[in-house]
Amino acid sequence: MTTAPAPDGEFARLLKPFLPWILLSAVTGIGAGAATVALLSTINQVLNRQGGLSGGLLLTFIGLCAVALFGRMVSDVSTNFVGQRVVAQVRKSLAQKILSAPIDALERYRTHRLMPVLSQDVDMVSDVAFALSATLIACVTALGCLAYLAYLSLPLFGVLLVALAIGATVQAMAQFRGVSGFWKAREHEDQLHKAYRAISEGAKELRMHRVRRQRMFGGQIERIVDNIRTVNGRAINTFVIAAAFGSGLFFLLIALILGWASFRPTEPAVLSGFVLVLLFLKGPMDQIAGALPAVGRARVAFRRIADLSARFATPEPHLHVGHAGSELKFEHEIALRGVRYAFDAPEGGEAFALGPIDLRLRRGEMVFVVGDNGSGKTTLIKLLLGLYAPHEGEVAIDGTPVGPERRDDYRQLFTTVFSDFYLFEDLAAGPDEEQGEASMQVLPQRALPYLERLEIAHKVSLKNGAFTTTDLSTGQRKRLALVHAYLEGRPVLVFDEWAADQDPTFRHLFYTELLPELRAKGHLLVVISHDDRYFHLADRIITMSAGRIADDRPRAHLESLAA
Ligand SMILES: Nc1ncnc2c1ncn2[C@@H]1O[C@H](COP(=O)(O)OP(=O)(O)OP(=O)(O)O)[C@@H](O)[C@H]1O
Repeated sequence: MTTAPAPDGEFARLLKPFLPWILLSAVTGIGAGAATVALLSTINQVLNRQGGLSGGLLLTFIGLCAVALFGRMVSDVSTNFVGQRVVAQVRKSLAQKILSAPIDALERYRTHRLMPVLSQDVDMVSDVAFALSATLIACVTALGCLAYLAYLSLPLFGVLLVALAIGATVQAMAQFRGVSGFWKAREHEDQLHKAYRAISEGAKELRMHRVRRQRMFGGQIERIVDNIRTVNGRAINTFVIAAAFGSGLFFLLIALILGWASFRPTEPAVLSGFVLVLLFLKGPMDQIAGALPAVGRARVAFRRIADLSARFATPEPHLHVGHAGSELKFEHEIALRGVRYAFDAPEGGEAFALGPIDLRLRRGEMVFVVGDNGSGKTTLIKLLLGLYAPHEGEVAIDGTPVGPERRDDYRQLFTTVFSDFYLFEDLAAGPDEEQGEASMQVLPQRALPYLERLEIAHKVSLKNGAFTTTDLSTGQRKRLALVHAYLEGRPVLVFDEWAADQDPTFRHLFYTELLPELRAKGHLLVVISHDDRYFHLADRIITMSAGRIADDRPRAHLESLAA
């Protein structure tokens, strides 16, 4: 079983700003519970007196009813107020943490683990938050009932206490077993999400491969789902059995008390009070017992949230989600000096280490990065982009090292199209961002020439600052990503195998016209490529091998080789 940090501290920190509301909820909840107990006592009085419910008792009854109902309503509303805000805060804080987490930390925490925490676990906490006030009122009512019973008869209350101690021990054991079951089930749910991703993203491959499809369903999904069913079923049954035991104990208790009355003379008011209150008490007790599985699940969910929070507790320094402006300019050169970076070793394998890398890239240069698969091209690019912080050495711009405080500003100099790029539908406005609305209106005209040039103007246009569709072929989607790059107009453009999905004509256009045009405008172009037919067009070719620069050749050298 994976251990996670205790969520209590995190929970207390979240609740602190809502202390007045929590107090209001508690006070009104306690008021409602106390009024309910007082109502019971009034009913017991009425049962044991002549004249029934009349006069002062009637007024008391009405007053207590009003306090019980109003108290409950205020308590529910306050809990809901706090619950919804705490859940909203958890959602915002998680999103903010993910937005500012170091990229390598995010890469280590797999998506199939991230999504269930963000959706399922947060929803679970949200559900329980609303049930809290009802449970609180049930607890107060139960305590009030006990106090009233103690007041009625101490010896009978002693018998009740023994029964309660037995019931509480059984509940505590059930809680322990149940929660560890829920924890185990939750771990299986991560695997289920992974399998769900495989069947949605690998749908085509699975359709084409019967054995894999059967293995995916029978060997994975069925097995995981059955595991979850068994583990969850057992955990819930534990609670159900404990609750049934509790109910049985109640009836046994009533029988004991009635039996007690036949051996020892007991006042009718005491006897009727005990039976009445015990029968009533079963309701709140059942409510508390019924809430325990949900509380158990919420505790597991909250632990997962706290675990995710703790993993991303160290944000990238100086990364402000709300901060937009950047003063950093790129005039001449970006340099990597003695840069080293190493991944954690995969299970049973060797860690990949990059470096030491010494590299200088100049404005107006078109640099191709080539090399075998797994030689470290993408890792090098991520270091160049400031997505990974070097473990050793430094990245410098125009002679000034890029420290953590400037890394995010530095990244704003680049536009990238990764091989596994994500295509946003909306456009982040370009250099004329300050013009706001006005720039949004000219955006379609600005984009049109690029869309036409990239031969997708008949498919897609710009409306309200977003592309009208992204349902395009892979090659067309990459062209759309290039339109983003054009419109952003940043000084450095990085393409990771951009042309790999393009048809030969367009690939030719990319290497022979689009890239040279961008270079002519003064951009620095860094192009990861396996297209050796076009290598001669580069100003420089950097060849990566086993995490090192094996070769760094300028164009003159390449031309002399070709000659
Ligand atoms: N997140 C990661 N965690 C651990 N190892 C990684 C991670 N990303 C990449 N690696 C390892 O680093 C090595 C270099 O990967 P990289 O993606 O830089 O290669 P590449 O030259 O771009 O390959 P390709 O041409 O196939 O795209 C690989 O051996 C890979 O296993």
